[in-house]
Amino acid sequence: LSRIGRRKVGLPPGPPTAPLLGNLHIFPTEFAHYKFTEWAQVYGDVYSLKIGPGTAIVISSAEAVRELMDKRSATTVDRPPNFMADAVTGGLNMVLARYTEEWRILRRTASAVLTPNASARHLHIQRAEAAQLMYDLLQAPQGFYTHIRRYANSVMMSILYGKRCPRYETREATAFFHVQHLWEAALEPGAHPPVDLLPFLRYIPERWAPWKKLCKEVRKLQRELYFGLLGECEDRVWKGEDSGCFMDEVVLRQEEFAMSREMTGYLGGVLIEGGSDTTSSFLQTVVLALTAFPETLRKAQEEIDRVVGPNRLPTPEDIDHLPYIQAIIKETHRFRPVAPLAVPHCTLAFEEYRGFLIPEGTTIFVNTWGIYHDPKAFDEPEVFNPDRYIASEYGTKPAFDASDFKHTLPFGSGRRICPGIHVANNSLIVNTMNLIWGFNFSPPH
Ligand code: HEM
Repeated sequence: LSRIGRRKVGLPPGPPTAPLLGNLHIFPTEFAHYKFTEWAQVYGDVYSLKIGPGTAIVISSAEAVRELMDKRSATTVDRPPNFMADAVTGGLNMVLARYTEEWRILRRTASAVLTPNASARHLHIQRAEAAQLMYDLLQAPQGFYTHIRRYANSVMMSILYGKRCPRYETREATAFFHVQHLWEAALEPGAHPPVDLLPFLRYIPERWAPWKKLCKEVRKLQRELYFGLLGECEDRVWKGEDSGCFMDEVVLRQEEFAMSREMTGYLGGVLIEGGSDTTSSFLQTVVLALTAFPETLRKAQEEIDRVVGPNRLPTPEDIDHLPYIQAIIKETHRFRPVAPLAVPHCTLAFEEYRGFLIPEGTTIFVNTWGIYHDPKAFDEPEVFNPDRYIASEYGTKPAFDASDFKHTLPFGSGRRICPGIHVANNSLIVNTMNLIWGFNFSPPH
């Protein structure tokens, strides 16, 4: 018992441990990226945390991401066990799924229909929804948070199911945001007893385990929505009236992809989840950053007025001629990454790195926030300054060796990198250009 929680010799260094708990008692329950970044300054860019008997590694440099997540992606492809995800989706939520045959099939199917070419075919949907976003903002600027969320949800619903959400209050959008809120509450680290660390907690009867009731409720609501939408696609496909949307294509090619009906339903669901609040969070940050740093808005407007002018909307091709707006997109990813700790990976086998031992089953956190807010790499990391990306490819200081950096870092790493990256980038480009072209932003009076 006295060995539980103790850091074994050979592990990367980390904060002092307590018997049984390891670092559990000091593990942050919210905004963990701040604490992880503070610890990186003390223990280095690769350090370990003991979470009871388990081990986690936190990576806070681009070099370690390349070495461990990209080059050794076959070992770091797994996700840590997640009781809540299993209880809610039967292990079929692609984002949280372990490295199973089901995950491989889900991933292959998603990748086949989310290639850069396939994503380009959805651009007309994104441009149309972006036009409504501008209209909504013009009509009711104070509702910008919900307008942007509607945009992102409607794009995903249209791409996946051929069904728009013209209002935030549209039935499917309301149902989605309601269940998503409960789903996030179920997954919130620290909000429930640590079922994954102390497996005996799984056997507590439901009446004393409110988290089990919550999982049941989320499962019911998700299934109603995801399988209801899938049923509509199946009806269309079976009548020979498929609309060309993503899920119609998956239903048509279900056998070729080796997808069961269960997997198909959850694939649609995870893509709405993966594509909605990520895209909207980014665009909300763009608006907030341009409001807080008016000089950047002025410079961006000057550029877009020069290149596009007032008589037409920007088109996706314009972005190649708008280096400052490209820099705003990169700087937004750096300044407030949508997923500051990405999604944790887990190792499938023992690894050795820089002389440290990394046991099988170790959770790996990629501290994207820490990498992008490292004062050794970035001048004044807390300032929103797109010009840093004009001065150098990765926005880093002149003397800093940025050869391990890559622009896809905000989308994760290795074999788990975000499969929606091309769809996402198109949304970010179209809307960032439109918002800067059409609006001034200032704090509320
Ligand atoms: C600004 C927009 C987005 C950002 C910043 C983002 C970021 C991420 C990150 C950090 C991960 C975890 C990668 C890892 O584990 O290393 C991820 C995974 C994922 N994302 Fe995205 N994402 C965005 C948009 C989207 C969109 C539009 C879709 C769907 C079309 C999507 C679907 C997914 C899925 C399914 C996964 C799980 C992949 C897996 O575990 O195999 N994301 N994303």
